[in-house]
Amino acid sequence: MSYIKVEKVYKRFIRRGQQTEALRDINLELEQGTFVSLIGPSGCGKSTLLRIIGGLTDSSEGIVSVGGQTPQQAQSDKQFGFVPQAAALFPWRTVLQNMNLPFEVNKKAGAALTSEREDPVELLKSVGLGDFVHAYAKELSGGMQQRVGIARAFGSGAPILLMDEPFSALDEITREMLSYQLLDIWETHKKTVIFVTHSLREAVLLSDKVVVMSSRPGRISQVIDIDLPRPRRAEMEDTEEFHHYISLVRGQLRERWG
Ligand SMILES: Nc1ncnc2c1ncn2[C@@H]1O[C@H](COP(=O)(O)OP(=O)(O)OP(=O)(O)O)[C@@H](O)[C@H]1O
Repeated sequence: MSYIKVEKVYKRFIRRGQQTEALRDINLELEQGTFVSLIGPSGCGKSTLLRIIGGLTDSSEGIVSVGGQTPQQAQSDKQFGFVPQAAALFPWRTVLQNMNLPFEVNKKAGAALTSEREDPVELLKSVGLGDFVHAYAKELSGGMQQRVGIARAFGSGAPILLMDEPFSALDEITREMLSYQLLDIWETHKKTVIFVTHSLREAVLLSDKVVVMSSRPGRISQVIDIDLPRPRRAEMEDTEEFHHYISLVRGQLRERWG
């Protein structure tokens, strides 16, 4: 059985008497430990689908199951780590203190601490921040802050990470570097990741599966398996195979633009 299963999901928003159909008949099955990207034109419902899977928004119709639980159950069971567009760090806390924050909050709330807790310093080293463990978050660049957010999510003990355009606010060079650091940390931890992006390159480079969505109402137009070998390295971006997948995803997106 699939780890995450989305069946016949529809989402309609009603605002000021106006209905928006954001998602129509979404069906998706994801295996545990895979990296999956959602790509599609602006407004096609990528974030909405991510939020439904993560139990932050209810669907209007349909069923979502996460390891046999509803998304809300899975959320209260701490199955999800979220990585938003900008890392939510406290600027006056050090990097290490920010890494520890979710555990402090859970402890205060009396929640059971996960036994899977990983060494935050090692995680920071794996994203190239070994020298910044005791720096204040406000002293870091945007890209460095995002790296803390990613390391924190990987260290959270949550088996599923939901990433909503985590690189969108960063410059091209930083994005490129970060995508390799994300690959490295993912290849070590093999968590299930659902990654929303507008970047064909990131989708193909990072993913086992690329879910291509069409514009509103958002539907899944194709799910493309990316059969590129792992671990993936920078040289792979120059290969014919890599370009083949980029063209495949691009072609699918263009077809849907009409
Ligand atoms: N809370 C809400 N209330 C009303 N409409 C909403 C709400 N959230 C999203 N929508 C609408 O649902 C549609 C899908 O939005 P969503 O943010 O999921 O798209 P997206 O593909 O993630 O877009 P982008 O790539 O621009 O971030 C859009 O038309 C959006 O305006």
